[in-house]
Amino acid sequence: MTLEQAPRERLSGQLAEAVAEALRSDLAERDKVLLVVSGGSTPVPFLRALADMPLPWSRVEVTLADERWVAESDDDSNARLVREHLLRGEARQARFVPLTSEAATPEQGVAEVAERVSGLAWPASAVVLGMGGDGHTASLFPDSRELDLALSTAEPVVAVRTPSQPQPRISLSADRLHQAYRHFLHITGESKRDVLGKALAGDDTRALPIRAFLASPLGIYWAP
Ligand SMILES: O=C(O)[C@H](O)[C@@H](O)[C@H](O)[C@H](O)COP(=O)(O)O
Repeated sequence: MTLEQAPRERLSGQLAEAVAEALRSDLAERDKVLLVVSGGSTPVPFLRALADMPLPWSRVEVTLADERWVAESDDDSNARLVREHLLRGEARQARFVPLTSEAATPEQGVAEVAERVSGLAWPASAVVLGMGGDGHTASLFPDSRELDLALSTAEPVVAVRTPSQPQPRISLSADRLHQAYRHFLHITGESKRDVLGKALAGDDTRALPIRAFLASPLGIYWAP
């Protein structure tokens, strides 16, 4: 586990450099590489900095760690976030694979999304995780009734219903999120630093699902 700390904009640039280097390193050995990014608000400066990195973007596949089951036109769509902030300039050549389908619910769409996700260039070169104040990551929420399934299944994606979240979601499972050569955690603010500290001090993954990713190498990027 390594910890990088800097002002938010500089930290985002450092994380973008580290992820770009991971992709370049694997591209020297593989025809295609996969990057898994998270949604929410924290990743925006990171995604914008990564988009400016010189890479053979046509050989890069991008998907999400999780998604709200909404149309891409919805302000809450993570796919919209990726398209607006990462798929710009040369990075538009990347192959982006969203996690929603035309189905009305994630339960109806999960099989199609699972097949789509399974065809990507696993193991991912990098998975960039975020974390909520409740210790969730991706859509592995403490109050989700699918949490045990998401933490134990070998399936690549899980439909998630969570009382604390307004929309149904779909999430990569913990097993699939572990199928990566490198993991990064991008968080900001004192409160999330304190939640991470609490997560590091205990082992109940159901209480703080980020714990599912603290036992293996993790590059933590934190800004005040
Ligand atoms: O769809 C999502 O919301 C994300 O994938 C989620 O896991 C996110 O990383 C955390 O909720 C932190 O979100 P913020 O960066 O907005 O605090």
